[in-house]
Amino acid sequence: MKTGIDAISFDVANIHLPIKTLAAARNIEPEKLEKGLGLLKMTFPDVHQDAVVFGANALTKLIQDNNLNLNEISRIYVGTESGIDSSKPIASYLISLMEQKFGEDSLAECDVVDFTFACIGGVDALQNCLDFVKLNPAKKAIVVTSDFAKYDLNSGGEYTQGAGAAAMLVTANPRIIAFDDNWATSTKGVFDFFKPYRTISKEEITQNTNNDSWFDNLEAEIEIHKDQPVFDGQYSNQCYMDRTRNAYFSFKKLKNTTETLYNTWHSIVMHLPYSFQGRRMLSEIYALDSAEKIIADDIAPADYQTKIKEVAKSDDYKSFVTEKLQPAELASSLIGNLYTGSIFMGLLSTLAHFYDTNKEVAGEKFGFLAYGSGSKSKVFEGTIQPEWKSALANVKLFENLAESVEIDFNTYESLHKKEQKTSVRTPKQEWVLDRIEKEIPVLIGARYYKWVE
Ligand SMILES: CC(=O)CC(=O)SCCNC(=O)CCNC(=O)[C@H](O)C(C)(C)COP(=O)(O)OP(=O)(O)OC[C@H]1O[C@@H](n2cnc3c(N)ncnc32)[C@H](O)[C@@H]1OP(=O)(O)O
Repeated sequence: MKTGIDAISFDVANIHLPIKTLAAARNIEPEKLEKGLGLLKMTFPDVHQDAVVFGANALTKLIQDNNLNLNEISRIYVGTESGIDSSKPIASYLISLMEQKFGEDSLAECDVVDFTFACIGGVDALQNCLDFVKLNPAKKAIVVTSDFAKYDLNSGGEYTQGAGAAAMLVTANPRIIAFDDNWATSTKGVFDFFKPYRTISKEEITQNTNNDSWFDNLEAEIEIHKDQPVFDGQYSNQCYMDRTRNAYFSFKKLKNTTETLYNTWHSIVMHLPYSFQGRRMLSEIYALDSAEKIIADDIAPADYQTKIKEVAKSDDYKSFVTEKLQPAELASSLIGNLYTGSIFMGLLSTLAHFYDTNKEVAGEKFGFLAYGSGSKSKVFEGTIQPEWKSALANVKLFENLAESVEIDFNTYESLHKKEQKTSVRTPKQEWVLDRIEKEIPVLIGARYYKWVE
C-alpha cells in the first residue's frame, strides 16, 4: 500500500518588500541578493497575521478545496518553530478556529500536537503521520507547517525573512506523491541557529537595586521572548552541508546501491532558507557521488573547499541545477524563508512549475533533503502519482503569489518594530488575529481570532 500526500494548500503573508528596496536601504549590492542568493521579494506578516493565522488559512483552504469531512481527520500535526506559547500548541488554536468555522466538536476526536525542531519539524510531523496511516490505512492525517522567519534589522538574516504556511493531507493511495519506506537521518547537537530564552536584569531597567515588583514581575531577571534567532550564518551553512551530506550517504547505504543517487531523482527538493541555498550546498554531494571521480582521494584538506567551489561553478553542475533544483527555487525567490514550510513550498513550487509548463511528471522520483538547525537532516524520496495534476488544480501557486501587495521600506520597518497598528491590506476571506486578552487575570495573553468574509 502507498502512503503520501493526497492534497496540499498554502498561505503566505501576501505583502512583500522588493529585495531591491531592502538592498538600497542597507547599502548592499542588489546583485548579491538577486544573483548570489536568488532573492526577489521578501514576504512579511501584516498587523493581523501570525503563525496561527497562516496555519489556519492554509488548513481552511485544504478543507474547502478538497471538501474534507472533518470527522474523517484523525490527527492534525503541526511543524513550527514560531510557537506563540510554551504550553498551548498552535495545533490547539487550529482546532478551535476550525470548529469556529466548520462546526462545534467537528474535531473533538482529532489528535493534535506541535513538532518543534527548527525547520525540520514539519518533516518530522509528516514522517510520523505516514507511519500512522501505514498502520491505519483507512484513516487520514493532516500536516500543517507554519512560521514567521523574522531576523533582526540590519542582520545577515534580514534579507532571508518570510512568512507563511502549508497544509497537507496524508492518506493511503495518495493523489500527489507516495513516499518510499527508506528515511535516513543525521543528527548533531549544535548551536548554529536557535531561539533561547533571554533575560534582562530588572535593575538595568528600573535603575533600582531593591528588586521591587515591576509590572507584577517579582524576579530580578525579566524574561524576554524574541521571534528573532541567535545564529551564526556561515556556521549554519557548514552544519547544513555536513548533516545533509551524512544523511544522503546513509540513505544510499539504506538503499544498498552504488549508483549515483541524485541521477535517479527527476527533481530534488531541499530545505531552502533562501532560494539558492540548495544549489550552494549540494555541490559537495554532487562531486562526492559522481560516477566519474571529481575529487581525488588524496586531496589535501586545504584544497578540498577550493575544489568544491570549482565544481559549483562548472557548466555540468549549472545544468544539473537548472534541471533538478531550479523548479523548487522559484517560489522561494518570491516568498523568502518559511522555516518548516520551505521544503514543502519547494515541492509545491516544483509541481506548480511543471503544471504551468504542461510537463508530465507522474511516475517520476523526487529526492528530498531536509534540514533543521540544532541540527538534523533527513533524506527520503517519493514518486509522483498519476492524479497529481487534478489534485493541484485549485492551488494556483504562482497566480496567488503574483497578487502579493508591495510595501515600502518605512512600512516594512514599522511592521518589524511593531509600531504599525493598522493592517496594510484589508483582510478578505481569511483568518485574522482579533485581540489579545490584557485584563482578565485567568486569560492574560489568550489570543482570539476571527474569520473575515
Ligand atoms: C535558518 C534556517 O532556515 C536553517 C538553515 O537552513 S541554516 C543555513 C542557512 N542559514 C541561514 O539562513 C541563517 C540566516 N542567514 C544568514 O546568516 C545569511 O543570510 C547567509 C549565511 C545565508 C548568507 O550570508 P551572506 O554573508 O549574506 O552571503 P554569502 O555566504 O557571502 O554568499 C553570497 C553569495 O552571493 C555571491 N555574490 C556576492 N556579490 C555578488 C554579485 N555582485 N553578483 C552576483 N553574486 C554575488 C557570492 O559569490 C556568494 O555566492 P557563492 O558563495 O555561491 O559564490
